[in-house]
Amino acid sequence: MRIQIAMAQLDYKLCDFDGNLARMRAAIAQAQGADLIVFSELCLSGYYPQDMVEEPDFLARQQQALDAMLAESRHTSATLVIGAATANTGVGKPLHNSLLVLQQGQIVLQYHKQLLPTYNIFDERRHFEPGPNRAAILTVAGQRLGFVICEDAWNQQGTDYAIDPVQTLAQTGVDLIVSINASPSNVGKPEQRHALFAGVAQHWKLPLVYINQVGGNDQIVFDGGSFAVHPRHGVVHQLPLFEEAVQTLGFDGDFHHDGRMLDQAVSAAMADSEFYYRQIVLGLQDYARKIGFKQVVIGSSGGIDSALTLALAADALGPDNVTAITMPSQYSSSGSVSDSAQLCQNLGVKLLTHPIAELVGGYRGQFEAAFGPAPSRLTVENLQARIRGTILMEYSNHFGHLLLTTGNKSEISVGYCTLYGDTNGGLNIIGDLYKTEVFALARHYNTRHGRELIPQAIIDKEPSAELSEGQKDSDSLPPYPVLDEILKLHIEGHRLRPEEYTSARNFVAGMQALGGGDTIARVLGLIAKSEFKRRQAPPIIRVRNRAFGNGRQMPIAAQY
Ligand SMILES: Nc1ncnc2c1ncn2[C@@H]1O[C@H](COP(=O)(O)OP(=O)(O)OC[C@H]2O[C@@H]([n+]3cccc(C(=O)O)c3)[C@H](O)[C@@H]2O)[C@@H](O)[C@H]1O
Ligand SMILES: Nc1ncnc2c1ncn2[C@@H]1O[C@H](COP(=O)(O)OP(=O)(O)OP(=O)(O)O)[C@@H](O)[C@H]1O
Ligand SMILES: NC(=O)CC[C@H](N)C(=O)O
Repeated sequence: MRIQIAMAQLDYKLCDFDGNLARMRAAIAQAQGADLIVFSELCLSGYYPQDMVEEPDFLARQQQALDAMLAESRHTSATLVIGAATANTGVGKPLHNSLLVLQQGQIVLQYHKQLLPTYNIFDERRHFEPGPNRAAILTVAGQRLGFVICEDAWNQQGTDYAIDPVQTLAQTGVDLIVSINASPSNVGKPEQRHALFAGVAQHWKLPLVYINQVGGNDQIVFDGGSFAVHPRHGVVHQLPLFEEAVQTLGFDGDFHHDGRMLDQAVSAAMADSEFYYRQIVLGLQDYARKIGFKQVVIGSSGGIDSALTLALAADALGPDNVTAITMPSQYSSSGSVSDSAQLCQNLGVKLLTHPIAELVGGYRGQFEAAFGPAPSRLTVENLQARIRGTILMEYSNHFGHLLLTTGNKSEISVGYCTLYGDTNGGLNIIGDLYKTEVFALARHYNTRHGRELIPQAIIDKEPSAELSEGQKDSDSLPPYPVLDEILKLHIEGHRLRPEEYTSARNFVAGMQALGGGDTIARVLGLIAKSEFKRRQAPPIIRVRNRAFGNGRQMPIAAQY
């Protein structure tokens, strides 16, 4: 017998129970004829509500939404599968992360997630108690369905959980596994999921449907990409990446879609730069929409970081909703203003001018009058960045624009940025891209648009903060290709110590290219010394597996 399964891949706002409910209702209407409609993990509240689950009215508010879904289930012949937090009546943490199956106004099955991720950006053990190791099974339209929640099926890849919920289902005997998920996106993640789940399906000889959510919640973006995996053919169908979608698949031992049997593996692949582009655009759109910002403001230096930030913001929010401000000083190159002007004209973004030379002069004079000596070169460098930061916040206050800060991952790693200066802002959309990736994405942006929207002069110019005469980033930092290689290895790969690096055989050639042990030691020192800046920096849209923010929790006052 064939079951029709609707996969509802939706964009939830955290704790917006009414809004989330409205989206789910619309999906139910769209999934006419389905026997089973599957939503994602914690769909009523969105993932991850963090300590909002501890608010006294959280469960009561969620219950209203659940009651509304139960009422909804009376008006459809479909069985609904949803994710919700439920109270733990036993010992341990106060809640479970649960999957509920609704039929005709009743909860006919309740299952609690067994494997709670507590690593990288996940902290589920903070709030949830794991459920018992039991098989949650229900027969719908003649198919015996077994249910799991996200991490429950991630047991196979180097994790050492003592239990395997998929094994429990397989041993009990099911026709199909239904997995509800909140699987955050980073570059390489869709491929990782495909490989992992193709392996799970093959190992247990069981097909599986995987329903993810989509959209941005603060730093985290969900890419969707829900899929069906067949034990012999691998992943045979995938919903779009970075979009809401509701699609119905038939299943009778094989998967069917639009009258076709799905027996060919599909690829999750999207080129890295395009993946970054889509993730950042969606992340900014959702951040702005969910908070209520329509417009953003960005300081435009004529450099690559602000150019890319402007370009991505123009695509995400529309050029009319983006304001650029150029703030030339005595050290600004002529290109700083003319390249900004060309960029903004290409993008259709408004460019305002606010020179800072007079303000800098005023501050210098007042500094001397108040404190005696003239301010040092570094003090004046930072002063310029702070004056610019103040002007941008002034604009934000007055016109209600969200200020986007423009630091990339390379400079944030080593603290090459001024606190309360160019770090000012509400959100950073390129802060998880290394400088070399910023260049690559800028080039991709132009290719994608079929035009040189980001002027080549900006892409070609040597990076400079232009805070003193002739200043170049390379005066203070190793060349970016070298720096980025060291950073990638240290922050998101194997933790390098200089001596280890020297002795690792594979790295001997690379070691020379990276400037030797002294350079590495210096970079590692800079990373450690600038933790205090990252702690105060605006949230960064995460695009890589290991991002700054709660995915990398480091102390400040430590002996590194
Ligand atoms: N552990 C700690 N905990 C708390 N606070 C700590 C601290 N260590 C220093 N501090 C404080 O931080 C201050 C130093 O930090 P900060 O004022 O930011 O300044 P700082 O890191 O000294 O200098 C900023 C550097 O970034 C460069 N820059 C600036 C702007 C843009 C760019 C670019 O290319 O994008 C580059 C600039 O040329 C300069 O070399 C100290 O005066 C001290 O008050
Ligand atoms: N002359 C300027 N006018 C407007 N904003 C500026 C100016 N100089 C710096 N900024 C702001 O401060 C940020 C840091 O700029 P800076 O030039 O110091 O470093 P950067 O990391 O090389 O950035 P970019 O590549 O955008 O120049 C810029 O991205 C921009 O938002
Ligand atoms: N919500 C979850 O359990 C997510 C964890 C899972 N390993 C993922 O990243 O997809």
